[in-house]
Amino acid sequence: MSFNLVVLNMPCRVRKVEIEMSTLFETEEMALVVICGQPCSGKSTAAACLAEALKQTEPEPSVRTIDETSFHLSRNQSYANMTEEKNLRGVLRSEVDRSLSKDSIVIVDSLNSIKGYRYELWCLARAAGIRYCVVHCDVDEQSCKTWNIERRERGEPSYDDTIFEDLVRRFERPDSKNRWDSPLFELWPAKEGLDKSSAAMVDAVTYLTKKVDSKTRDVKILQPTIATQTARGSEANSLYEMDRATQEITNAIVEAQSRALGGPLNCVSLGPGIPTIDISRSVSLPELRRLRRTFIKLAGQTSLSGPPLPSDADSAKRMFVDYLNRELGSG
Ligand SMILES: Nc1ncnc2c1ncn2[C@@H]1O[C@H](COP(=O)(O)OP(=O)(O)OP(=O)(O)O)[C@@H](O)[C@H]1O
Repeated sequence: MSFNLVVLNMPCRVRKVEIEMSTLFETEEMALVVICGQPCSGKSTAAACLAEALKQTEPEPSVRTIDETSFHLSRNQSYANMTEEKNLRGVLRSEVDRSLSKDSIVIVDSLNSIKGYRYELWCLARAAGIRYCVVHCDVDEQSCKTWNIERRERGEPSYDDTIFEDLVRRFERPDSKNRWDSPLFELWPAKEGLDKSSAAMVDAVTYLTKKVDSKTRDVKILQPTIATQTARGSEANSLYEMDRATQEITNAIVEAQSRALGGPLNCVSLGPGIPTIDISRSVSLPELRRLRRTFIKLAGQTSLSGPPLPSDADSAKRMFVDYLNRELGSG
């Protein structure tokens, strides 16, 4: 999908632009569906149910489910500690990012329990200019616990009790008031079972497959921002800006840490217009350097199929601080 087509200005090319844009609005069937819920709350069952219901629509869309098992990752290993969990989220996010460039409905079947992570997935959908929704399996803790134990008793993979409890405690419920949790389709597998003819499931399928009216565009398709539409001619400049900006932030953190005598940096300002840094522990310079490298690499990879690199220093700084807060913060 090309959004930089708008830069063409010769009359004979303008028509091509119109045709491609109208195709985009009328036949768009790409979507990102984020399934979320407590551990063992019926998410995979819901994802399978949704995929099956979607495949029964005309014309049959291509549906792809991305989950932990696609990467042969076991639950207990993936959620053993914060580092493993962050790795898992990174792997799933990269796979989603790669998959969104294809013509299909992508379902992410994972806990997706962190608000900030759902926001990142929403950003990927927005950069791709596709529709997006969240499906929440709303199940009470006791039922999840019982299902997990039953699964274990049947000899199927299940969560260890401590990991289960920890995941339950840290779950951040979706809220349809947030852009990244909207539209929100609520399923209640414990109360109502999981059925593709349930009202919420039918609503989700309708939303995902409804043809878009090119004039009224009555189904919400996320629009890439001006930044994501910018032609990517200045990639080298952006990389330079990114390198410089992240170096400045790294230096500012080292300095702030030395002022804080190695203590945590809670809500420390790194400059006007930059989010405050909120790091719960002391971070060594090698670790900061490693995070900086990873951030630049991730941003570069994302820019190949998603949003372009930020072109100004302040945007790069904001993105890097957000990234550090997510990687090093307490949440
Ligand atoms: N509506 C339901 N009624 C009874 N049991 C259910 C229901 N939905 C799911 N289960 C049981 O819960 C277990 C977990 O289901 P499922 O794999 O769909 O959950 P999940 O949220 O994807 O789990 P995980 O967090 O491990 O990915 C299964 O053993 C299944 O039998």
